Amino acid sequence: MNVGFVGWRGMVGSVLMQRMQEENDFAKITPVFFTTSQIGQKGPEIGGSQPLKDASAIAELAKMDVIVTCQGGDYTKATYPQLRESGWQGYWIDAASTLRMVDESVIILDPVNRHVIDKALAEGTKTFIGGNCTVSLMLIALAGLFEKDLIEWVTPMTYQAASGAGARNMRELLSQMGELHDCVADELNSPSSAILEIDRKVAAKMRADSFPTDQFGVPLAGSLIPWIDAELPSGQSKEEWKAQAEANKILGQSDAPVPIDGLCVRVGAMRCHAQALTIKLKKDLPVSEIESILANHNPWVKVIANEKQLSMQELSPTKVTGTLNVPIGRIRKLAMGGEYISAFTVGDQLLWGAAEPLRRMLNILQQA
Ligand SMILES: NC(=O)C1=CN([C@@H]2O[C@H](COP(=O)(O)OP(=O)(O)OC[C@H]3O[C@@H](n4cnc5c(N)ncnc54)[C@H](OP(=O)(O)O)[C@@H]3O)[C@@H](O)[C@H]2O)C=CC1
Ligand SMILES: N[C@@H](CC(=O)OP(=O)(O)O)C(=O)O
Repeated sequence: MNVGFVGWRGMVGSVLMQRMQEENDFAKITPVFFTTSQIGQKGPEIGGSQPLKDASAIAELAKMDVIVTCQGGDYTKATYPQLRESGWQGYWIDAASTLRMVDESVIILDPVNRHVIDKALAEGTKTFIGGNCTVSLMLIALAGLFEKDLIEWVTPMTYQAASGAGARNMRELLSQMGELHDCVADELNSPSSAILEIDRKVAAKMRADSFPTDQFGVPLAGSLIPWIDAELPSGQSKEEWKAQAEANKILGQSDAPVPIDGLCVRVGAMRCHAQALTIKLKKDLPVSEIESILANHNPWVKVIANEKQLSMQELSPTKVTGTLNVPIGRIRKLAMGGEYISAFTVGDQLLWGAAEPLRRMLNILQQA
């Protein structure tokens, strides 16, 4: 199987390459590496260091059985229609959001929707798109309850990491943190210095024109940003709109969608998104039964008992980062009634949130 990779050296693409090497996936395919900016330069060793091909050369792309792209939405918009119009019948696997909601595509998250993927493959679907990170991570965590049709609605309130905005944003967050520390380094060395003076200096630094905010537009370190992605006429951010639209498409139930809506907020985490969920169940189930339904769905979801120490240790971006684990905890009945529960979940937005569903789709194609 000739597999063309586009966007392999970006942040999402690098995580994909790393996971494919860990799982020895390259042994099963013939990889061909493309670039938008380094045509003819030496490609990665995994591809035999062959010269990189032009990612806009439709004739070269059309030689591939499968194209996997992590290059981004602009590339997809510019390339995919031309490639299909040229008569190419290969499989397109993409991390970008551009094609998620078109009829000819399936949003891939196989631990949750393998049945949707298999049906689509049998019907000749050739376009498979990774979901939004927040949505995919919520579904890995809640899949047991969705599978048993126990959810009436969900409100996810998110705490999203800097990596979701890109590599430059991660760097900017760290630069902001560094500047804040530097401006009070002397006071921090002296235990007797007044905390309100430290706080005043930090606030002044964050508000200064010189504070680095080119990527986020406003300070994130020591602060937060209650808006992610574009504004929609509904008053939602586009990130908020994706929750219901994408989750129901993933679950194959867009005709009778489960309402899913909440606020998306950027916080100073590096690459793990967290979400506080309010869920209305269709039945008043005991917490122990809810926990066991969640825990038994897939190997990656980990139910954390609703205890202080465990919650602090396990439901933490610091603990989860770089792993495929998706812990969910803080599960308890809310004061509103027996059908209302809270939950808190954390997941690495570059793994299950971006690269892993693409890697697994490539494997599904090899088995088909
Ligand atoms: N970031 C995220 O959390 C998620 C992103 N996505 C999707 O994936 C797309 C790509 O995101 P992301 O990986 O963050 O984008 P990056 O900006 O990290 O990489 C995109 C491309 O930029 C080019 N590039 C230019 N300079 C460099 C450099 N110094 N190092 C590496 N690459 C460079 C590369 O293309 P070339 O080799 O052709 O020059 C690379 O493939 C997004 O646009 C989005 O559609 C999806 C889910 C989550
Ligand atoms: N918007 C997400 C990251 C992302 O790339 O999402 P999407 O794949 O839906 O564009 C975030 O900022 O955290």
